[in-house]
Amino acid sequence: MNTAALPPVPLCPIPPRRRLVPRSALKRQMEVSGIDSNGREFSSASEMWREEIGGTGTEAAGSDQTKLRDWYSKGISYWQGVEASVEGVLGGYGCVNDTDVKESEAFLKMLLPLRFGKEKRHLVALDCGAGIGRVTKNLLLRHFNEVDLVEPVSHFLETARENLSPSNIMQEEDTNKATNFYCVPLQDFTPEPGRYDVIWVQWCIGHLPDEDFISFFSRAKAGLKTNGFFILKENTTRGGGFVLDKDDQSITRSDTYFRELFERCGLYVHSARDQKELPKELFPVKMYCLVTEKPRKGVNNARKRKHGNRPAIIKS
Ligand SMILES: C[S@@+](CC[C@H](N)C(=O)[O-])C[C@H]1O[C@@H](n2cnc3c(N)ncnc32)[C@H](O)[C@@H]1O
Repeated sequence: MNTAALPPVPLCPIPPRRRLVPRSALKRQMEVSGIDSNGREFSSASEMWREEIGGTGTEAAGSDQTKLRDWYSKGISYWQGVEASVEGVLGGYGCVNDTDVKESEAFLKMLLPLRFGKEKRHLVALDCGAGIGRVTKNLLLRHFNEVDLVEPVSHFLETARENLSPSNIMQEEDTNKATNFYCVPLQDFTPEPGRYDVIWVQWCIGHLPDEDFISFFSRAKAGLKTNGFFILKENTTRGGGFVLDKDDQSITRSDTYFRELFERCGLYVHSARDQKELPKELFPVKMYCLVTEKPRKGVNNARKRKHGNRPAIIKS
């Protein structure tokens, strides 16, 4: 992609890790467990977490609180320097907004009737790491009566508040609205019990080390209504390894890494899809629908039979 043609905004973790990781190191990525954006290799995620936060990444007690605070404050400082625009939150790849929204919508439309039936009901969503409210505005408000946003960077959240004010949105239904705006990072946020049908987590969970990832999802489960679910939409690495971005302090995990963490959260993958039509230089993006109860055998089979003409799309 010709980045010279793009506005000179600071880059977010979506594309530039490819740019920052030396080509030779990227080739070796398949052979090692992980790599950082300076090309440094790690034999395991534990080795990387020990260095970054002083613990293994999965035991809260094992982490060095000063290092953990540093980890988070570097991430927040990075985003504080980014323009509050679609181009800014998408790292200069504002061009992926439409396809991102289109694929998310198709996934959501498949899931809503499956989980809640076809009867009309009052739907509430939570947009996590919401940035300027891009996902809320373009997707969630079209399907949910209420959307709450949680975002730690105040200039993003203030822009979201403006973007989502009734005079600035055209909704399917006039009654749909952004209700609460929480200026809190996910590691410190606990959703109101039983409020949400869907908790949407997109392009932000890489800022949470494993221990806080597990603790966030474990707390957030109580925020779901019966049959409620999480959507996690994230970059994934191509090989089995992880990539640590030293610029914004975030980690891109592999599909296997994610699935191990879901298990530790007591969450099940109801279904998953790959985002299509992204520029080739970007990390592959996956959407996971995560549920708190073990999916019953046969439910997914029935769905596969129904969509037998395109079996590659739904992976569970
Ligand atoms: C790539 S942007 C994505 C924004 C939005 N989800 C979207 O798709 O348009 C990453 C977002 O994660 C937020 N973020 C950074 N650290 C976070 C944390 N610890 N908890 C929650 N969000 C965080 C950033 O402020 C930023 O808004």
